[in-house]
Amino acid sequence: MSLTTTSNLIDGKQTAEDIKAEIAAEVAALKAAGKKVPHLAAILVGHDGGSETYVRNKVLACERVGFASTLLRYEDDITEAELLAKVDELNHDPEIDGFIVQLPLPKHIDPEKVIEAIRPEKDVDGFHPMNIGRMVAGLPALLPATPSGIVELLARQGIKTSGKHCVVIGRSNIVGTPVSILLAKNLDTANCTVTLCHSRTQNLAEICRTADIVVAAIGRPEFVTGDMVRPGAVVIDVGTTRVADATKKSGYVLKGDVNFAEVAPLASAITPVPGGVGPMTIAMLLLNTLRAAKGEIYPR
Ligand SMILES: Nc1nc2c(c(=O)[nH]1)N[C@@H](CN(C=O)c1ccc(C(=O)N[C@@H](CCC(=O)O)C(=O)O)cc1)CN2
Repeated sequence: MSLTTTSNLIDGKQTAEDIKAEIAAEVAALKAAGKKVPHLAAILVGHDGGSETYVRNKVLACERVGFASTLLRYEDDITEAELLAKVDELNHDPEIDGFIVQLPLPKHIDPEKVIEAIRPEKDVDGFHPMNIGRMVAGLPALLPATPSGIVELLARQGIKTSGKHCVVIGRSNIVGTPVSILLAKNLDTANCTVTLCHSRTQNLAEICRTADIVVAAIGRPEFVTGDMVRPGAVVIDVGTTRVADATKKSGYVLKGDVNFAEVAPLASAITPVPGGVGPMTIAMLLLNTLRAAKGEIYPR
C-alpha cells in the first residue's frame, strides 16, 4: 500500500510542525519582552550515521523555533572521565538551559553513569532517574521525548485512550518502559490498561491481537505482522532501523518495527516511518527545553 493512498495515516511530521509553531510563538514573545531565548546543547560522540542525522535535525529544529543551540562533537575514543567532565561543564554553564547526550554511546562508556551526571533541571531528554521517578510518582517532570511525543500525537489526533487496552512491545529505558507508565497514568490523554511485552513474553501475537492500541518499540524491522493486529486497532511504530539497500542513493532504507504493507490495511490509524513518531521526538525535546528555560519544573 502506498503512503499517498492511505487515509488512516497519523501525520507525525505535521503534528510536530504544529508544536514547533506554538514554541516559535512563545520564543518570539520572550524575545519581544527582552528575555533570553532558550539554549539547547547536544553532545555527539563518534560518527554513527543515524545519530548524525538526528542531532543535525535537532540543531535545525532549534533554528526553526528561534532557540540558540550548541553542538559539541567528540571522537569515539573520548574517555568516560573526559565525557563526564564535559557534562559537568554544561551543568554549570548558565547560558545553557538544557542539554542532551546523543545515544548510543561507544561501548566503553556507561550511558547510565553519563545520564546520572546530568543535572535533572537540564536533563531535557527526561532520562535522569530524578525525572523518571517524578514521572512515575505523577509529579511535574521533564518527560522523555519519544514517550511524551506518542501520548501527544494520540491526543492531537483525537484518538481516545481512556479504558483502552494498549500493548507496548519493548521495555527500553528510552521508550517502552516510560511509555507504558505514561499511558497508564490517570490523565485525560492516557488512562489505558497497559500490557508491556518483551523478549521473554509468551504468546506475544495472541496478546497483541487483544490490543486497541499497539506501540511497537523493539528495534526489529517489520516485526509486527498482520496476524498480530486486530482489525481497527491503532498502531504506533517507533522503529527507525537503517536496512542496507544498494538500489538507494543513501545505501539504505528506513524500516519501522511494523510491516506496514500488512498492517496498514487493518489499522484504524497508523504512524508511518518516516514521518510518524520520529519528528514528535524532536518537537517534544524542544518543548522540554522551553520548560527548562522557563524553570517550569524546577524553579530557578
Ligand atoms: N539522547 C537521545 N538519544 C536518542 C534518542 C533520544 O530521544 N535522546 N532517541 C533515539 C534517536 N532519536 C533521537 O535522538 C530520533 C530518532 C528518529 C528521529 C526521526 O525524526 N526520524 C525520522 C527519520 C530520520 C531519518 O531519515 O533517519 C522519522 O522517523 O521520520 C528523531 C530522533 C535514539 N537516541
